[in-house]
Amino acid sequence: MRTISELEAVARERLDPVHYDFYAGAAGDELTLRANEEAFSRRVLVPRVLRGAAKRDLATELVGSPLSMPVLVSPTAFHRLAHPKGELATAKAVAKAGTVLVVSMAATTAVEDIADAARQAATDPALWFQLYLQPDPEFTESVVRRAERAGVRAFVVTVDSPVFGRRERDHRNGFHDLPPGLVVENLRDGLGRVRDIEMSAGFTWEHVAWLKRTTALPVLLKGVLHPEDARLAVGAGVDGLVVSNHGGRQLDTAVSTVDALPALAEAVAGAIPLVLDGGVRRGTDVVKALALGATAVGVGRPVVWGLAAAGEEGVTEVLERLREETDHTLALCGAAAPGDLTADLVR
Ligand SMILES: Cc1cc2nc3c(=O)[nH]c(=O)nc-3n(C[C@H](O)[C@H](O)[C@H](O)COP(=O)(O)O)c2cc1C
Ligand SMILES: CCCCCCC(=O)C(=O)O
Repeated sequence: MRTISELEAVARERLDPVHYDFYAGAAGDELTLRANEEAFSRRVLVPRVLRGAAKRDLATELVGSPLSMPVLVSPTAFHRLAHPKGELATAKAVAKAGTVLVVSMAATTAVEDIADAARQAATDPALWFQLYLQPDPEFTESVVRRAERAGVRAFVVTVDSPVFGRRERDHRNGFHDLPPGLVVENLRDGLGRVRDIEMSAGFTWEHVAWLKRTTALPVLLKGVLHPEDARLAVGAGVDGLVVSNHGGRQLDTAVSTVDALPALAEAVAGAIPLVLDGGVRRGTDVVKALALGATAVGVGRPVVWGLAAAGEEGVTEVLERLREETDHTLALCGAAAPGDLTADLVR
C-alpha cells in the first residue's frame, strides 16, 4: 500500500493540471492549508507502555451511524473530474470500508445513484449529505427531501462559506465552470434545470433551527472553529460538529483544526461529538486528533488522490492505509481502542 503523498504524486501525473490545482489548492497564500499539516507535525506523541493492548478495536459510532474505524470521508466536490466513475467509485470503496461518506451537495453524480452504488457494495452503508443552505428555503427543503428519500442518515451543514473563498490557483487557471457534460446533479430542480449553488452571508442560528424543524435526521455543522459557536451549537440542539477550516479553502490564515480542537472539546464538554478534518495524512494524525477530543476524523484530498490514481481501488488503498496506520499507532501508544486515548498522550 502506498502512502497518501505517493498517491498524490500519481494523481498529479494523471490529472489535468487545472483540475489538480482545483483539488490541491486553497485560499489566498494557502497558509491555512499548510498549517493544518504542520500543526499535526508540531505535536508529539507521549506513548504509554505495558497496557496489554494486544487486541485492538477501531470501531466507533457517530450520531447513530456505525464506523469500522474513526475515519470518515469529508465532502468533496466534482469527483468525475478526478475519475470517470467519480462518486460511484468513491461510494463503493467507502461502503466496503464500513465508514461514512459525506456526499457533497456539489457532487457530479446524483445522490440517488451514489446511494445505489453504496448499497451494491455493502449492506446498510452509511451516507450523510452535505448541505449549503440556499437563500430559497423551498429549494433547500426539496434537496433535503431528495437526500432523505435516497436514504442518507444525517445532514452536514457547511457554515464556513458565507462567501466563496478566493482560490488564487483557480483564478490564475481560469477554472470557473465544470467541463461540458458534467453538472452538479443534486442541484437539478423539478423542471430538470440545474441551479447554481448560492453562498449567502445572511444565514443565522434561526436557519439552523429551521433545518432542525424540517428534518428528523441528525444535523451536524461543518466549519466551526470558535468555542463560543460550539456552545451556541449545543444550545441550538445541533447533533455534532465538524471542526474544519474547509481544508484552507475559505478563510486563509484561519486557525489550523488541530490547534482549534482542544478549546472546542472543552466548550462542548462531551455533549455532542466532534469530527476534525484538515491535514489528516497519517495514522499518527488520527490518533492525535482522537486524543485531543475528536470522535473521528475526516479526510478530503487524500480520497481524491486515491480516486484519481486508481478509481475505487485507489480510494480503498487510502482508507485501508489509514486504518492500518491508526491500528499500528494505537498499539505503539498502548491503546486498545479510540476510547483509551487521552490528551496527556499528545504534547
Ligand atoms: C477539492 C475539494 C472540494 C471540496 N468540496 C467541498 C464541498 O463540496 N463541501 C464542503 O463542505 N467541503 C468541501 N471541501 C472541504 C472538505 O470537506 C474538507 O473540509 C477538507 O478537504 C479537509 O481537508 P483535507 O483535504 O486536508 O483532508 C472540499 C475540499 C476539497 C479539497
Ligand atoms: C459553485 C460550486 C461550489 C462548489 C463548492 C465546493 C467546495 O466547497 C470547495 O471547497 O471547492
